[in-house]
Amino acid sequence: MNSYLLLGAASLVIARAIKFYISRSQRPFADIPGPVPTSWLFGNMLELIQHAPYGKHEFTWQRQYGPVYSIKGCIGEDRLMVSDPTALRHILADTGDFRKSPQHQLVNKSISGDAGILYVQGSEHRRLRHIMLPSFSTDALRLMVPNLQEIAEELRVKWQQSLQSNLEATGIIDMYPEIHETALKAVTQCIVGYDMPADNAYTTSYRNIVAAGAKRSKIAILTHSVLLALPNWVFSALAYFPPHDFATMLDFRKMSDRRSRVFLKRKIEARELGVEAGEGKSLFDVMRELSCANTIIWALYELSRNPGWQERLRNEINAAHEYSKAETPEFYDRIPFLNALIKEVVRFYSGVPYTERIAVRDTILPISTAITSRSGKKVTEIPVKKGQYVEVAISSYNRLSTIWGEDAEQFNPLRWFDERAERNFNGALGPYANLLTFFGGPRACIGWRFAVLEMQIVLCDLIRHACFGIPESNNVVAAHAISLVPLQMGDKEHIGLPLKVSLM
Ligand code: HEM
Repeated sequence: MNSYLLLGAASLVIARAIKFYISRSQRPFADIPGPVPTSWLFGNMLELIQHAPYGKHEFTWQRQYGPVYSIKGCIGEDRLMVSDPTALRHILADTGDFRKSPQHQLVNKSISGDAGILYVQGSEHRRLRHIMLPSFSTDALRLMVPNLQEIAEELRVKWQQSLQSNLEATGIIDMYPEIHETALKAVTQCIVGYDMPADNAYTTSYRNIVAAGAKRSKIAILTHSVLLALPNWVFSALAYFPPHDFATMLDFRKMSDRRSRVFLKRKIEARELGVEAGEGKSLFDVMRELSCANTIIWALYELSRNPGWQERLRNEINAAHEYSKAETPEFYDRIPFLNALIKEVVRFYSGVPYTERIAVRDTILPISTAITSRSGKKVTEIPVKKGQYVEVAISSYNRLSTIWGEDAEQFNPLRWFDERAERNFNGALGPYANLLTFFGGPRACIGWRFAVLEMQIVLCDLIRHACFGIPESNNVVAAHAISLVPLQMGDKEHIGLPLKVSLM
C-alpha cells in the first residue's frame, strides 16, 4: 500500500515538474530584445532585485532597450519589463486582462488574509474600496492635520531632549528608526484609529515581518519563482510546519486580524455600512507606513546634500507661517518648494519600485514607441499569452526621458517649476503628478493624499526647527528591501541613514 502511495506521489511530482519545464521552455518574448541573463537559474532577477544601488541595471537596460524589453526570470522564464505609458495603461486598466500574480497574492493573503483589499478582486474589491475611500476624503484629511502636527512635534521634541542631554554628543541621529516610528504612529493613529507603537506585541510582530521582507536572499527569490509549481497540499502543510519567514507572516496576520476586527466593528457601527462584523477584516495594511517613512527619509537626505534647497524651503515655510495659520491641508499645498521637493522625491525614490502582473487571458499589449525586434521587425504591439508575467516598472516609468526630460535620471526638484511638468499631466497615469509611484487605474493607492499630507507636515515641522547635514562617513545608497531603503555600504552593510542634526 505504502509503495503505491509513494509511486502516486512521485508521479504527481514528476508530472508537475514536466508541466513546469514545458511552460518554462516556451520563449514567448524571444524576439523582444533585452539583456543577456547572467545565469539560467536566476535569469536577470538578481541584478533586478538584489543589486545596490537599486536600478543600476534596470535604468541602464531602459536606456539601452527602451521602455519595453524582455528579461529572464528564474529557471528560464520569459518576462516583459514595461514602462511604456500606452502599454502600462492597458495593464492597469479594468479590462480584466491582467491581475496580480498568484505569488504576489499568496503573500498578500498570508499577511492580510483573503478578505483584505490587497487580495480581493472584482466586485468585492470595488466594494471594499467604496467602504475605505471616505477615510481618505479631503474632509477626513482636514481633521487629521492637528494629529499629524502633534506626531511631528513629538519627534522633534524627542530629538531636542536627546541632543540637549548630550546623549547624542555628535549630533548624529539615524533617521531610519525615528522616521519609521513617526510614520507608524501616523498611519495607525490617524487611519486605523489604533495606537500601534504603544502595543509592544503588535509592534514586535510588525518589525519581524519588515525584517523578514528586507532580506531577499537568493533562496527567497528562487522560491517565489517556483511557488506555483508546488501542489496546494504543500501550502496547507506549511501552515502547520511553517518555515521562519512564513511563520512571521502568519503571526502578523493573526495579530492584525484581531486588531482589525475591533476596528472594523467600530467603523461599521459608526457608519452603518451594512457589512457583517468580521467581514473585510485586515482592511488596512499598516505596511504602507514603510513607503511613507522612506520617502520622508529620502527627502531629508536630499535636503542634507543640498543646503541651498534646505535654506530655500525653510524660508518659504517661515514666510507661510507669517501669513496664515498652519491649520489646513491648503496651507501646506501653498508652499511651492515643499511640493516640488515632495513630487521629486516621490518620482525619484519610488516606494514600490516595480510590481508584477500576470495575463489572465491572451491579449495584445499596444506600445507608444515602436521597438525593433531581434529579427529586425518594427513592433508596435506585443502579443501576451495567458499566464505570462509582466513587470510594471514603476521606477523606470518615473525616469522616462520622453516624459521627465533629458535629465530624468537626476534628482532635481526645480523640474517641477518648469513648463514641461504641466505638459506631463496630459493623459496622466497615476493619481499624483502623473507619477506611477502610487500606481494607477482601479488599484491605485487609496492612501496617496494621506501620504502626501503626512510628508508635508513632518517635513515642514522638521525643516522649520532643525538643520540637517551629511556626516563625513556618509556612504549611503538606495536598496530594494520591500520598499526603497537607505543602505549604509562598507564592511558591514546595514539599513539606516545617520544625519547631522542641529536644532534652531
Ligand atoms: C509613499 C507612500 C505610499 C506609496 C509609495 C504607496 C504605493 C502604493 C502602490 C504602488 C500600490 C499598488 C500596489 C499593487 O497593486 O501592486 C498601493 C496600493 C494601496 N495603498 Fe498605497 N502607498 C503609499 C502609502 C499608503 C498609505 C499611507 C496608505 C493607507 C494608510 C495606503 C493604502 C493603500 C491601499 C489600501 C492599497 C491597495 C489599493 C487596492 O488594491 O485597491 N498607501 N500603494
